[in-house]
Amino acid sequence: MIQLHHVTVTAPTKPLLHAITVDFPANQFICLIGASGSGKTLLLKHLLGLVPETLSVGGTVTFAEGEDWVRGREIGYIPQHYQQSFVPFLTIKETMRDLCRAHHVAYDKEQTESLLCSFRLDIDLLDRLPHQLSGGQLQRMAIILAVFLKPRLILADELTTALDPVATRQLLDWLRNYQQQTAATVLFVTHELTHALHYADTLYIMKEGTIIDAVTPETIHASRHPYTQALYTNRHL
Ligand SMILES: Nc1ncnc2c1ncn2[C@@H]1O[C@H](COP(=O)(O)OP(=O)(O)OP(=O)(O)O)[C@@H](O)[C@H]1O
Repeated sequence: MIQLHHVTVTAPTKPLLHAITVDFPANQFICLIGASGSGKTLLLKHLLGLVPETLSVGGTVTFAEGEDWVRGREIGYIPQHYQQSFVPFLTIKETMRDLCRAHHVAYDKEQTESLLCSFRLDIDLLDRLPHQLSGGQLQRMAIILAVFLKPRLILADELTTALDPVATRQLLDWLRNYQQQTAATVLFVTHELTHALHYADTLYIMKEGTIIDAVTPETIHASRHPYTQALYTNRHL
């Protein structure tokens, strides 16, 4: 379980995240959904320890009792702009080996190749620079980069904004499958309620810097929160 207690992020002139207290269950596919600017990315960045120094943070985050989870090892991150996962002058394999060195783990060639295979990516791509991959290949490689050290928590930010419906379906199916096989926890940020309803175990609804509701695909229709009701009613628009 990931516990947030009174988490705040504040800009010099205004609060951005307001005293968020929530327990995210472990081993679930969790969707974080909300309007643009509601604080979804900022919440992920706080979990990653990546909130910029110009903002002040408060409250506590406990990943698992008595454990210290580290970004890159226990926490994998697929950023909204997935190109940010790569170093332009390093091949994909060099980036992976650097990550292994940084976290004192051995590079697992077999596991990496099996991940590429599960995405139907050619193994030769590992020896290329990021700009020598197509956008779609690079996006799938960003997912591999986020999971290849077997993190317990995977944070995925707006993974499918640039994808057509078929590619979106394949990618989300892959991530859902991976989550179930590894029993990792996935925190998936999306605007798309239909995706959340199809894939999530639990949905957390964000509005204006806080989590205002928690529902499941089965219970959302009965939510008493007006914002959740409006999201649900307008889901096909
Ligand atoms: N470094 C920053 N300095 C000041 N304000 C920031 C900073 N980063 C984010 N914000 C503000 O915090 C609020 C939440 O931003 P955030 O990026 O988390 O929204 P979001 O829900 O992910 O939106 P979107 O769906 O459009 O990506 C916004 O009002 C944004 O302008």
